[in-house]
Amino acid sequence: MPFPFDISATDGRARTGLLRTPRGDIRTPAFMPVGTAATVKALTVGQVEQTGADILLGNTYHLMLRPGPERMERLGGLHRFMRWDKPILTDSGGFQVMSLSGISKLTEEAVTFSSHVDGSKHVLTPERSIEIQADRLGSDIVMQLDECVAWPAEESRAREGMELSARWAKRSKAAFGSRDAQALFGIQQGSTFEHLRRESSDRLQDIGFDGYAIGGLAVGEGHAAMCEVLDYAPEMLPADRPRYLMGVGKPVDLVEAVWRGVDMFDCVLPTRAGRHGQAWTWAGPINLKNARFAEDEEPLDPEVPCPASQDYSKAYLHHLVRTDEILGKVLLSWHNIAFFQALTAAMRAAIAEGRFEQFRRDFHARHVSNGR
Ligand SMILES: O=c1nc[nH]c2cc3[nH]c(NCCN4CCCCC4)nc3cc12
Repeated sequence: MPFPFDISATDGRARTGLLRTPRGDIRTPAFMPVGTAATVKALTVGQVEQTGADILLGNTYHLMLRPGPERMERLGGLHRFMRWDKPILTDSGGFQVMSLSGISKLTEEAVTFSSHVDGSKHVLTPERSIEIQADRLGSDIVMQLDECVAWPAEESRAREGMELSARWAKRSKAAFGSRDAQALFGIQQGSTFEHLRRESSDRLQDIGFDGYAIGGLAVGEGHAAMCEVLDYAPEMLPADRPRYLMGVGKPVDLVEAVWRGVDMFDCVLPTRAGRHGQAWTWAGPINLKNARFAEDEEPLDPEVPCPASQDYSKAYLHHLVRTDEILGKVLLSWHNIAFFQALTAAMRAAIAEGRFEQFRRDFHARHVSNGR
């Protein structure tokens, strides 16, 4: 039985709902903070929970290298290890192998690679990735192993990657078997070719998954090209199951993707950019390193319920960023995650009240064009 996904309202192509899992409900549209190596960088799980996040993302690639799958299982699994008892979605590792480990080889059977940490050899097959995610880490939502083709791709290369991913989808489903307390998502591929994405979607649906991810995007194609794919890709996937856009993105990416029917997101940007002084606010992105904030005693964004925006001035945050203080990284990571949660909460409310079109217009006027 797949996790119940109750869509409570739609507004155009946008949906808002509840994905119900044994470890808790996920309000959609949902943003998943990235907890790469069993931590959302610079934040405690208590702080992450305070932002309103219902679910975190963990990376199989990083966790299989350190602390390792079997050690993680001996320590009670990822939830117990990091003291996060709400849902966790894990990526399957293939994308990180291609983007992080220098040496890797992709065959029909597996992806083999050398660790970027110590050069040790590792093998990931669809079956091993499922075993690590579902049985060693104990994740609630498991991703199939796939191949994310680099952009731009020749159509023949995009087809090869899409077809390999479809064959690996079948092997992932067979390895996952039928489980009540965990879900398995398939990943749509096909780069920027509509007919390949259609074929990918049809093959995934023939196999049957609890949810469907849109892969192969946020790989350098840019916002406009991504939106062109999202003009058709989400609706090729079943309307009654969650649609998850992997690796996305900036606030404007989330708004435009929700507008086109996407329900779930993950991205390292809020925490990574936060560590480098960038803060997102309702009035647009700003970088606190900028000298103009040196004596600015205004709060960062009074509408965002977090210490950085409620208790401190921009001048203080500017100082912390300029001196590269740890507290600056903590406060801005906290603020950005809180902003992304406030953004998805505002979108859920706008869809529920049938005013998402107005929300989208206001957002562009206030957040995008302003871009101070
Ligand atoms: O096709 C995918 N299959 C499995 N996992 C993925 C993860 C992805 N992450 C991204 N993009 C991440 C972009 N991000 C933006 C902020 C800076 C770091 C990189 N595309 C993805 C596609 C996939």
